Amino acid sequence: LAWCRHGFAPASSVWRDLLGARSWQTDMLIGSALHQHRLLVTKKEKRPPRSQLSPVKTKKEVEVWVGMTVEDLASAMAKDIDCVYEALLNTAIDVDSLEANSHLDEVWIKEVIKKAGMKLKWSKLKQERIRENKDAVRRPGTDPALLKPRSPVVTVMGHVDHGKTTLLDKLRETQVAAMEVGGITQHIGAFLVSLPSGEKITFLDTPGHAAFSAMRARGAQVTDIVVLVVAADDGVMKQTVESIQHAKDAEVPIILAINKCDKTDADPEKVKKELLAYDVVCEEYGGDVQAVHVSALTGDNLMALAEATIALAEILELKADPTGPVEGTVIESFTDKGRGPVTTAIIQRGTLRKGSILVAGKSWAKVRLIFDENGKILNEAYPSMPVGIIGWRDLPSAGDEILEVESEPRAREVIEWRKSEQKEEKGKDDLKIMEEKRREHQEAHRKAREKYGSLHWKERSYIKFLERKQQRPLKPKEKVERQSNVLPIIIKGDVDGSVEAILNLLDTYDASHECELELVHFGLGDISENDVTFAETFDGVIYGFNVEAGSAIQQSAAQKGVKIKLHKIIYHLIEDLQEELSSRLPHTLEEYPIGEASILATFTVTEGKKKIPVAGCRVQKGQLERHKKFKLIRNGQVIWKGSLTSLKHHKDDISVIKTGMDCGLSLDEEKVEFKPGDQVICYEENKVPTKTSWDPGF
Ligand SMILES: Nc1nc2c(ncn2[C@@H]2O[C@H](COP(=O)(O)OP(=O)(O)OP(=O)(O)O)[C@@H](O)[C@H]2O)c(=O)[nH]1
Repeated sequence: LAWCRHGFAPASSVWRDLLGARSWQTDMLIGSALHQHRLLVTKKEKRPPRSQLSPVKTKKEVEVWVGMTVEDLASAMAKDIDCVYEALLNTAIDVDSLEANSHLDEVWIKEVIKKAGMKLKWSKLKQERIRENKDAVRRPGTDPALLKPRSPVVTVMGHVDHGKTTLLDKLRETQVAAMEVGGITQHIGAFLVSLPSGEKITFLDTPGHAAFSAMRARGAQVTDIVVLVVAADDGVMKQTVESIQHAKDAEVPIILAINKCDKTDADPEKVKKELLAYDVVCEEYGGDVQAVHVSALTGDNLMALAEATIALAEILELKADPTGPVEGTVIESFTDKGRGPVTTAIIQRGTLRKGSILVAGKSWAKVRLIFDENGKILNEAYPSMPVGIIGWRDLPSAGDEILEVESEPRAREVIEWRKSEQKEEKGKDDLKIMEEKRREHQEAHRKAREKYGSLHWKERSYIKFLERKQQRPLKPKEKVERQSNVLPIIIKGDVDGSVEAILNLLDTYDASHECELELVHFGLGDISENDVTFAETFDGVIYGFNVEAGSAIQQSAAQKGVKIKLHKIIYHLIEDLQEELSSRLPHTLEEYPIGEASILATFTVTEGKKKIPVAGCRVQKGQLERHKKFKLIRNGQVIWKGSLTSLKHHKDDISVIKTGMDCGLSLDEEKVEFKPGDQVICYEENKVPTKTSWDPGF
């Protein structure tokens, strides 16, 4: 009791400090000290620890932060992790569910610190800092006096095979024809069509709504007008309706191109009528949708389509400010072997020049070269112009917003900021997921706990440890079965947009219960040795879209047993994938009936000591074959399936019995009782390939 003896001496430093404190504190502390003294006098053996006598002086300060883990807290307290668990016993939190890396809510952090007799201090460093926004953003609205008319940007959409590609090709051809001889067209994801009047239209040449949706998903509103292609012989189909919906969602007006009008069974009026049901009302029906009858194949009336587009653009009064820093959108991006990362883009504001500093997504560029779809080098590019841009440090993605900034250091700053933002967001998401997992875990434990009744948590943990130990790992056979139902794939494409469109389609995959589809790798460019090695490792299949596989690569793939499948049409690639998936499914057995008999009488025969039930039947259809499969049907229900042990005509064993003849038969299952009126079916089983149930929506 040495500490107690000197604890009450006023001369001691403890008391000097305490008496110097504010009066309410003093009263409280003296009160507490007296209470402690009473306790000591009456219950000496249960004396409280010394620290309780002088809390202000000795309370250890612990630096804590929101979202810290059990481990973090233990180490901040300089204690063993068990101390945290012990402190949380008999609280609402389920201690069993806490792992060393579980995150603790504020309330539990406080609880632990309180129980440990320590003092908490919220960490300034680890608390969220409000950071200055260093991002680059679009400029605010322009002075209307600076706005100049610009050409419309058009996307062609419609149902599969209705002629989108043919239409774009024909429009591009007219452009190429108008071009100087010897010019080389470049695929830049968009091209300009010039009309004799001098007007221009920019066509995005990635047909289909996948690319359109991908852009919109990133908030990039690039398209001013949708040209909806509907084949006059086919009429409105599933993807016609989807395209209308996409245009409506994006509030983009439609021009109707009724295609294939050269065909004898073309019925353009029917198409217009059908479209009324989808709120696409053509001018003849009192609406404002222009309809042009065209033939993409012959090129007939394409000029009228272009003129209708210009007329609509005039109504829309499309304008942009061609001055000041550039704003635009990435249409496609790819790596060129000689020139490095290349993006194709639509300029939406300002004027792009060589030397401009751009940021897009998490990449930046000092523009080295600007070129158009004819490969012609440009000095400047204005709003609505589609251009190729070289000079990127990394590859931005389709749909990324392009913004010009004042300098390279500023571009670096923006990219740094975006990267750190992404990291932070990811961190927050991870935290949320972990918290969610922890809750689930906790709930599961709460339920499991009921099973363990009132056992001490340590006992419970031990029992659970034993249970876990008893759980055997997956048996090798199960592993093999699982692996055989996985299709690992590698996707390679020519441009960002096409890979994205394919990945979007893969997102619709919903048949994992039949076969898991595992995307192990995707990227841009021709098939490489790396891809082959990857595919070999995963036992996967390589799908290439608009890319090549050199002969050396093909040879290497053949040696390694790796399939490379190259396609130029996305839906062919997807069909191929469906076939590949189907080929991984077990065959289904289909029954083909050979004959049918009805049971007229039943009796038993004695063979040695055994009594064997026999059915006397008449063959009603086809024939019964002794060595084929049989089933017995009563009141429409199959009550037995198997083989015969005997088939007799009178006293003779026979192998086949035909329609109209009587026979006696017995089954390989003696317990089955026959009844007059039952049917006996003789059938064959054939293996039929199963088809994947995945419907990507074509
Ligand atoms: N007779 C006739 N055939 C056409 C016309 N336009 C396209 N076709 C044919 O229709 C088929 C499909 O044309 P595509 O241009 O590939 O159709 P698409 O809409 O681009 O098809 P996907 O790219 O698969 O969505 C091809 O065989 C074309 O030759 C047309 O105006 N008249």
